[in-house]
Amino acid sequence: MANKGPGEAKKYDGARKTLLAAGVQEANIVTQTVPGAYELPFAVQRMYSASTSSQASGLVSAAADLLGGGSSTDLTKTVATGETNTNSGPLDAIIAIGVLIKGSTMHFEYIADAVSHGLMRVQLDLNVPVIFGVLTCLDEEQAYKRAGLQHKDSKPADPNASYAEQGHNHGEDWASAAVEMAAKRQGWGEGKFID
Ligand SMILES: Nc1c(NC[C@H](O)[C@H](O)[C@H](O)CO)[nH]c(=O)[nH]c1=O
Ligand SMILES: CC(=O)[C@@H](O)COP(=O)(O)O
Repeated sequence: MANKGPGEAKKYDGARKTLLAAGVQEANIVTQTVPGAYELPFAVQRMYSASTSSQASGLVSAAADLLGGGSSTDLTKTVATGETNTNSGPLDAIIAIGVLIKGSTMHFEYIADAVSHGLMRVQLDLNVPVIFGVLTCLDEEQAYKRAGLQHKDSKPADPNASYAEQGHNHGEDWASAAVEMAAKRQGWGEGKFID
């Protein structure tokens, strides 16, 4: 799930590529966009609910299971084709991607606070990992760097700079976190501790 700030497409692509590299089936990745970061907690909550209600109504048969074996859950679900997306079971993890850029009022602070608390609440209430892919940047340049992009006004990264200073696509980190948390959550649900 993503909103549409600077570098969002790049971070989404990075997350998607990492999910695929980790073995997640393309057909099991579902994407929804929202108007702004403020809408993310509600959208995460309703998407998870949709993923469970479709299963309850038995509309669609099972898709490939990310976690294998007898898992009853998939990491993500059918790719949207522009129409209603049906699916086979509860989402295993949701990555909420967004970017907040500080302006000149308190808008940024209120939204950052609401969204971070909202996403935390949703994951604890629903018992599904929600990955915090919301950047809170002081300017667009910071957002570009964290998408692994160079902003038009910034100098090329110094190859000797630290990993953090050089910038990289944080979408990849979020996808890895989603896969790890999905697997761990399944293990914990079965009374197992996985490393
Ligand atoms: N200023 C930013 C916003 N603002 C829009 C809100 O998120 C929201 O969509 C609107 O208030 C309607 O409820 N959104 C971002 O994602 N990033 C910003 O920097
Ligand atoms: C309204 C906005 O999109 C947001 O950037 C807030 O900017 P500002 O604090 O300058 O009103």
